[in-house]
Amino acid sequence: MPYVSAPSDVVARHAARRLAALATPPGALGRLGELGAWIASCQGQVPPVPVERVSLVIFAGDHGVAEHGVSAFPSAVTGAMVRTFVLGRASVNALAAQHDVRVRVLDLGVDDDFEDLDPAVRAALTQHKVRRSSGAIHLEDALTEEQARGAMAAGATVAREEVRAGAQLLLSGDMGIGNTTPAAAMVAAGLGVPATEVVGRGTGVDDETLAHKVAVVEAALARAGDRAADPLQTLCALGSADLAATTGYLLAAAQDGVPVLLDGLMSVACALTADRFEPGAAAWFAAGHRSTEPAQSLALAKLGLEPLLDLGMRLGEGSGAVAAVPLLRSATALLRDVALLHELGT
Ligand SMILES: Cc1cc2ncn([C@H]3O[C@H](COP(=O)(O)O)[C@@H](O)[C@H]3O)c2cc1C
Ligand SMILES: O=C(O)c1cccnc1
Repeated sequence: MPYVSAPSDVVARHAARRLAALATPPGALGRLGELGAWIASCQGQVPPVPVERVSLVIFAGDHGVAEHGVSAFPSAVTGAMVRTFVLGRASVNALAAQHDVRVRVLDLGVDDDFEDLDPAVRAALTQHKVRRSSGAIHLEDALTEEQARGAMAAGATVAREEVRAGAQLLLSGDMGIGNTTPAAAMVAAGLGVPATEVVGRGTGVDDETLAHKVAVVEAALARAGDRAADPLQTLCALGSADLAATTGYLLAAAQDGVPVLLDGLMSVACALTADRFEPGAAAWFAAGHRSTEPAQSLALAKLGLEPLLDLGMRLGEGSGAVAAVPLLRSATALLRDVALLHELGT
């Protein structure tokens, strides 16, 4: 796979100089100042251009583990929510409409054939479908190597299509009942930490289900063994079609030098995995929000990313990333439009 180069150092220094020269006390814009400098360095230009065109891709899929008591909801909700995204009625649609973010939803592995949908809508939704549901990771591999590579390639294709269509910033979102289990396992594999540290309550499981979820992730990690040391084998053994596609999407963005705002656990678990494939990929990522899932915080810390928002959200869908888009636009406007101190004539 191609090598990931870091955002331009020269431009980053130029951006830092402009930030320091703005008509504000030094550092007074705090994280917004740093964020503006980051977007400028990703764009390779100072001042940065306004981030008008933003695309969110929601990768949907079901998970075999969901049939084994790890979620508060049944798998049928995945397909129902996919239909809700298509209708524009999910939480993330409301946020995206508010903030002018384009939403695209793709079925990589939903256990549903969507035969009731309009044929053109169904064809677009399922064009990259890898399989119906992914393997129950504590009992079997989620994917074959061919399926994992195919899903990653599909994610990369989609990222490049969005950029070719004009996207200046990419967001990733997820939908799939049970997906916090494989995502937590992917983080455990990436960080080399035990299941007890990564497992959270997902949709809101009770104490008993939480303990069972820990045991499921422990069994999955034990089954994967040394394969967890390799990112592709991590996706095969512990991931899913939708999470492999998300990883490919984020990796392609980093390879092509396109900035990304990350969402919650699934988005960040895939960002961690992308950075394992290509160390340094995370330089192209900013963290939209802190989820309540412990694995998300652990992975963000490993990647050196500090979330912009901390609202106690634990929804997924890309909602935390979309909620942070106005901050990124504000940061860009500040570094672009504020006068320089020397222009004040004092
Ligand atoms: C109605 C509904 C809408 C959602 N939107 C995102 N998720 C989120 O919750 C699920 C992950 O949690 P767990 O691993 O506990 O199943 C995923 O579908 C994720 O996208 C939802 C979940 C539900 C129930
Ligand atoms: O971190 C997330 O995005 C998340 C947490 C719980 C359930 N669904 C998503």
